[in-house]
Amino acid sequence: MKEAGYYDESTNGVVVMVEPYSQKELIQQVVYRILDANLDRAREGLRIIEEWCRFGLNNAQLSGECKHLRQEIAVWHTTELRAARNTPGDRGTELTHPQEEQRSSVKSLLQANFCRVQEALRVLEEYGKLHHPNMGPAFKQMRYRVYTLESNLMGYQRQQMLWRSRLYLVTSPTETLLTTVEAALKGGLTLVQYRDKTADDSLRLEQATKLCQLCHSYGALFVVNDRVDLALAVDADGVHLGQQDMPIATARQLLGPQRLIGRSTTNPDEMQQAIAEGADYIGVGPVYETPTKLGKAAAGLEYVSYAAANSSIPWFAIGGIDANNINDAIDAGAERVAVVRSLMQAEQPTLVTQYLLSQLNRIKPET
Ligand SMILES: Cc1ncc(COP(=O)(O)OP(=O)(O)O)c(N)n1
Ligand SMILES: Cc1ncsc1CCOP(=O)(O)O
Ligand SMILES: [Mg+2]
Repeated sequence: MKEAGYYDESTNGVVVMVEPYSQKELIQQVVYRILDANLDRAREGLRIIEEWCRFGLNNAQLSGECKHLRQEIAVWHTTELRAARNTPGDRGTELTHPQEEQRSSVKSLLQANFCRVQEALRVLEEYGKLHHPNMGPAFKQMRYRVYTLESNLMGYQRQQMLWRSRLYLVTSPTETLLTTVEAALKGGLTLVQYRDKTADDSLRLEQATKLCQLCHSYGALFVVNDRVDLALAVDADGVHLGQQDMPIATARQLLGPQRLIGRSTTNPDEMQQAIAEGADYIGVGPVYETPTKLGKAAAGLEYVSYAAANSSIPWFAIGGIDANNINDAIDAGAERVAVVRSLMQAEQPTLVTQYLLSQLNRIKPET
């Protein structure tokens, strides 16, 4: 590094004044350091995401896109930029956010790293404009690809979880909402719907927020009944809509392509329509009349058998299903069931969850 004045042996100790860095050179060094640090940051974040795509999701396409992005970023990481590195003098290396020490779920870990990559790419886009005319546009394009990657990964993850879920808990209002749901999650539950037809919105928002966090901390999906706005407000995985609720197309516009939309169906016409409209899953029932949905006639086990033969998307038999009759629904073709009272009113929700899942898991896995 050039210095303003130094001891030079060749001049026998005469202090020679050398030209200091020009202001322009100093600024260039700073820009190089920013680029160097953010090139590393972006690649590290992508690597963390890539590992989940590869080992967690076993998805070659998503992990391949992470790898391509990392490789494209690496091309910009020249020796010139690396040479500007000054780790001991970089005060930022000591700063960590408390949330970096602990993550509540893989989802929050992935979200944090997507955020980190997007921020780094934005920095590279802006400062890169000072370095090379192609750098700004190249990193802008990569940033948009990362947004798409994030959306595709979250959507894929939800679909995978949905297809794997065999038991669906639809909640009912109770003082012990969180502890009951948590007990079921401990039993292996992977899909929860928040349903409260009477609470006011402030309570709904509070409960949905807590339930969403709880479900995600167990790696389970969280869906909100009826209300697209509430689903968006708490960043739920989706919404469940009945025949009297909002049309699927409108909900899809509001929720985007990656969140789940479920639809209740009572007969073959409703099923075909829900599938044609782009529902991700359907409720099939009520299989039996139930006090939870008073006044709604039973669709019966015949409709369960129809769904088994005709539904191309995941479907959940619902209505009056409990530990005593679950095998009748299974014998009629159900591979997935949704319950309210069986779990919400269970003395031991963990055990009941385990029992219901053990019955459903006897069925051959999805291919
Ligand atoms: C999984 C599942 N299936 C059906 C329903 C019923 O929805 P809907 O017909 O809109 O009735 P309400 O639940 O809103 O009273 C459901 N919630 N979940
Ligand atoms: C919401 C709903 N939609 C059809 S049946 C039903 C309620 C099922 O409740 P339970 O499992 O207590 O019979
Ligand atoms: Mg509804």
